[in-house]
Amino acid sequence: MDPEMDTQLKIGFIGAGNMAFGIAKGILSGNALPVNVSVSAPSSRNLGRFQELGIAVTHSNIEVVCGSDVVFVAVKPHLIPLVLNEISQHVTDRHTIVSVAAGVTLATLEELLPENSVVIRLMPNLPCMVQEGALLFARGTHAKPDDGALLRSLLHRCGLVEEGPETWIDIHTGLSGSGVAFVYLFAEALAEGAVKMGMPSALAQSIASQTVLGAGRLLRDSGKHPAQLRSDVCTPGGTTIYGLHTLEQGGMRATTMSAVESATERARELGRKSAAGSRK
Ligand SMILES: NC(=O)C1=CN([C@@H]2O[C@H](COP(=O)(O)OP(=O)(O)OC[C@H]3O[C@@H](n4cnc5c(N)ncnc54)[C@H](O)[C@@H]3O)[C@@H](O)[C@H]2O)C=CC1
Ligand SMILES: O=C(O)[C@@H]1CCC=N1
Repeated sequence: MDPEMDTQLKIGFIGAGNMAFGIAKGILSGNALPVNVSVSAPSSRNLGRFQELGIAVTHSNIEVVCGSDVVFVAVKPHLIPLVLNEISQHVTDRHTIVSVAAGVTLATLEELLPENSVVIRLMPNLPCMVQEGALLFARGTHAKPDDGALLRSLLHRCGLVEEGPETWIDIHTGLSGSGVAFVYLFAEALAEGAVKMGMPSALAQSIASQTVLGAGRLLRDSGKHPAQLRSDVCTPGGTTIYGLHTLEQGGMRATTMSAVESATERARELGRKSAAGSRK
C-alpha cells in the first residue's frame, strides 16, 4: 500500500460488530493521517453507530473492498472462509487485508486470498472502544515492515500496539483478547463480596470499576512488577495479606494461568477448524 498515491487513505471494515466499531473509533479519533472509512454488514442492525461517526455504510462487502486500501476483516472466525471467498477476486496489490478473527492463521488467510496478497493478523481487545486496547499484530509473507508501520500509525489511538511473531497471537488472545473478560469476572466478584458484607450494589460496582481502573493505571504507568505493587499494599499483619491468603487458598493464581492457557488452546483449535474449512 502506498499512502502517497492518494491523500486520503481508504479504510474498510467487513463486519460491523464491537471490534470493528472499537477499531474504527480509534482510527478516527484524532489520527494524523486523513482517512476515509466504510463498513459493511448483512443487516442494518449495528450500522447506526458507525453512521454517527461519519462512516459510510453498505451491505456489500465487495463495495467496501473495491473502495478501500486497508480492509479490516472483523467477522466471526467461522465466517472467514465464506467472506474471503466472496471478496478474493476483488483483492489486488493495492490492498492490505487485516484480519482480527481469533485463531485464524496467516497461512489460512493467505490460502484464501490471491497469491502475494498483503495480509496482517491483528488481535485487538474490547477496550479499543475507549482507546485503551492492547493490540498485537503479525505480518504475513508479503507484508513489509512499512505495512506494519502504517498499521501501527493507524491504530495508535486504539491503545498499546505491538508487533510480534505469529505464534504469540494466540497467546495474546488468551492473555488480553479474552483476558479482559477475566478481569470483568474479578471486578464482578469484588463487588459481590462487598454486597455480601452489606454495601449497596450500585456503589460496590462503581468502586470495583474504579479499583480495577486505578490498579491497572498504576501497574502500567509505574512500570513496577505486580508483585512489588502488591507488596506496597500489604501492611504486615494487616487486612490485605489476610485477603491475599484467602485468594491463594482458592488457587486464584493457578486458575488464572489455566484460564489463559485454555483460551490460547481454544484459539489454536479455532485456527485448525478454519484451516480445515478453507480446504473444503
Ligand atoms: N469481541 C472481542 O472482544 C474480540 C473479538 N475478536 C474477533 O473479532 C471478530 C469480530 O468479533 P465481534 O466484533 O465481537 O463480533 P460481532 O458478532 O459483534 O460482529 C460480527 C459482525 O460481522 C457481521 N457479519 C456476519 N456475517 C457477515 C458477512 N457475511 N459479511 C460481512 N459481515 C458479516 C455481523 O453482522 C456483525 O456486524 C471475531 O473474529 C473475533 O474473534 C478479537 C478480539 C476481541
Ligand atoms: O472469545 C473470543 O473468541 C473472542 C476472541 C478474543 C475475545 N473474544
